[in-house]
Amino acid sequence: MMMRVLEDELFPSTPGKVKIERTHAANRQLHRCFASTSTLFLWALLLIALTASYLSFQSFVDTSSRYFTASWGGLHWERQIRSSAAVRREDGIAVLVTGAAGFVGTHVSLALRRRGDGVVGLDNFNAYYDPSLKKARKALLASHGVFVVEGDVNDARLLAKLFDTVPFTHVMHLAAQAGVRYAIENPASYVHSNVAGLVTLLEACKSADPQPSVVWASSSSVYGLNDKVPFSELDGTDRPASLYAATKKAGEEITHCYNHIYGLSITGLRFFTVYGPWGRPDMAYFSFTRNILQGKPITVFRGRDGTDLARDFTYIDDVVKGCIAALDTAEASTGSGGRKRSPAQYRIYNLGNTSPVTVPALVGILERHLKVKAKKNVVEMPGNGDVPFTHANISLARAELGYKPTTNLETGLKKFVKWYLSYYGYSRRVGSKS
Ligand SMILES: O=C(O)[C@H]1O[C@H](OP(=O)(O)OP(=O)(O)OC[C@H]2O[C@@H](n3ccc(=O)[nH]c3=O)[C@H](O)[C@@H]2O)[C@H](O)[C@@H](O)[C@@H]1O
Repeated sequence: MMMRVLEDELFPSTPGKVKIERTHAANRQLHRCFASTSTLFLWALLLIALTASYLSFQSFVDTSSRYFTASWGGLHWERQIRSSAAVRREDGIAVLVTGAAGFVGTHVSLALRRRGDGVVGLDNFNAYYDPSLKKARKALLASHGVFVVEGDVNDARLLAKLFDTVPFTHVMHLAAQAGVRYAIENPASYVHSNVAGLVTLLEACKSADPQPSVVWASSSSVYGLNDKVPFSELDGTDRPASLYAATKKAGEEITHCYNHIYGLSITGLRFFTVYGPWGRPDMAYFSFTRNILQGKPITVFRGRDGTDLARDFTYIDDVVKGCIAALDTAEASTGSGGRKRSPAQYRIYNLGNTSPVTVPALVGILERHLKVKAKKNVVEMPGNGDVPFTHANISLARAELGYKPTTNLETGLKKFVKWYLSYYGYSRRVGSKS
């Protein structure tokens, strides 16, 4: 019905006029139709042009915002890297320290810098524990002229850029997902940092020209369920008790493979429960201190048979000396262009204190230094990766690195407590915040 009305309007039914009028009408219609098609075409063109310019503007905004917000890259950044890597003593070394805003990384970076070596830090500042502590360590390093790049060891482009910018002689690889028990909660983070991140770093090292010598942090936890003490580097390490330990053990095998194929000089250091000022809040001595001061209870684990757990607690300054001795005695890597010219050095050392202390004894020392009694909940060790004891045989490190720990737990914890009280703003009268 509607169509009919429309047709009548367009084609009047008056006889005689019909043909001419129909022709005129058809022409007008054609013209109108043509006009509307070209208008449409123009509109479409305009739309396409607008979309294209919008898209290119967006990509310009994206690129430039990436340029302005990227945490690395640019001339100023490169200048900072080069200045931080500058060696200020004869025969000094230029070291890339991964995990530089971490506990051991900060101390090693400072020690290297103090003696005039070049140091560039790399750290992803993840939130495994309070990132503000990592930022404070970064600020401390900056005040000593050490620049810490914010980035991840899984970022191959960043690593390539760093090696392009500075011919590092050494890499001190300390970036890792630490902590034994957290692997139950977040297993993927261990694979990401300790396996994938390690491989990405080694790929960058093997491709670098010159290849750096690599010193890296393994762990006492690789001894796992071994019960022959003290733990020696010659003992088997194929019974890890946690995924953390398994990823560190995997790291020892992975580094061996890069040593064998590409000629990378490798030194693995098995750290034994390292503690001290600027330490890690997830570790027992640190969290116990926090809880004791806040009047909160602490949980003390005990072995299944009622025995106390024990650790070969090792003071940070001793470990730093071991790390630096490992760097100083590391031979050069022997590869280039993806091939080795000759066999390269491969070493593994225990860096422990070689005098284990039980966890209740650790609590006793803290109580004395803090002058506060702890509220203790003693519970059976949960089956989540812990081992009952650790004890290092350090004769190999002593013979080859001149490693000789000198700080016992009593003295080391005193220094830790002093730092803790001052860092967290406690007044001299322990227990009250200033
Ligand atoms: O030496 C090592 O290889 C490892 O040392 C520490 O691991 P761990 O020795 O377990 O250190 P803590 O987490 O500080 O625990 C020390 C002791 O306190 C005990 N503990 C821990 C936490 C707690 O709430 N209660 C408690 O009794 C643990 O069972 C353990 O016997 C580090 O956390 C690891 O990153 C490192 O690799």
